[in-house]
Amino acid sequence: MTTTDAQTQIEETVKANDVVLFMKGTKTMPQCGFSSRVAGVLNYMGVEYADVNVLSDDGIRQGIKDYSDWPTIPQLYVKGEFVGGCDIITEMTLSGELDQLFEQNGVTFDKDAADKIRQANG
Ligand SMILES: N[C@@H](CCC(=O)N[C@@H](CS)C(=O)NCC(=O)O)C(=O)O
Ligand code: FES
Repeated sequence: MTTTDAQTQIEETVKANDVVLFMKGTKTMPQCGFSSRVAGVLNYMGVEYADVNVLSDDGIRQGIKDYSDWPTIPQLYVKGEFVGGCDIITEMTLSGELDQLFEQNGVTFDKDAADKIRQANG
């Protein structure tokens, strides 16, 4: 895929889906611990999201880094905006900021599950 095609495809994907996780592997079969961690949080919280496996396309793997100006995978997007990678999403989950972000953007999730993550990691 050309650089331009990759940027176009990324933009279309993050505009068409409220929540998108660019990751290594898939939401049901992650292939890296960092991706697994973020997918695990979203899965546990019952968030509906699109997963994009960067391992199946080198153009997207590089393109997503250019798109966000962020050097690593995973990358979470909400309503077209880059939110963060594994460290940031973990912090935001524990602080409650991720709940707030989802609430502000009308993204449905299981609040009890989010509270359980915090209780287990408090
Ligand atoms: N500290 C990072 C961890 C993620 C990370 O280091 N990812 C590496 C290894 S999976 C990466 O994407 N390297 C570039 C690549 O593999 O294309 C985070 O918070 O997301
Ligand atoms: S694939 Fe090795 S750390 Fe992610």
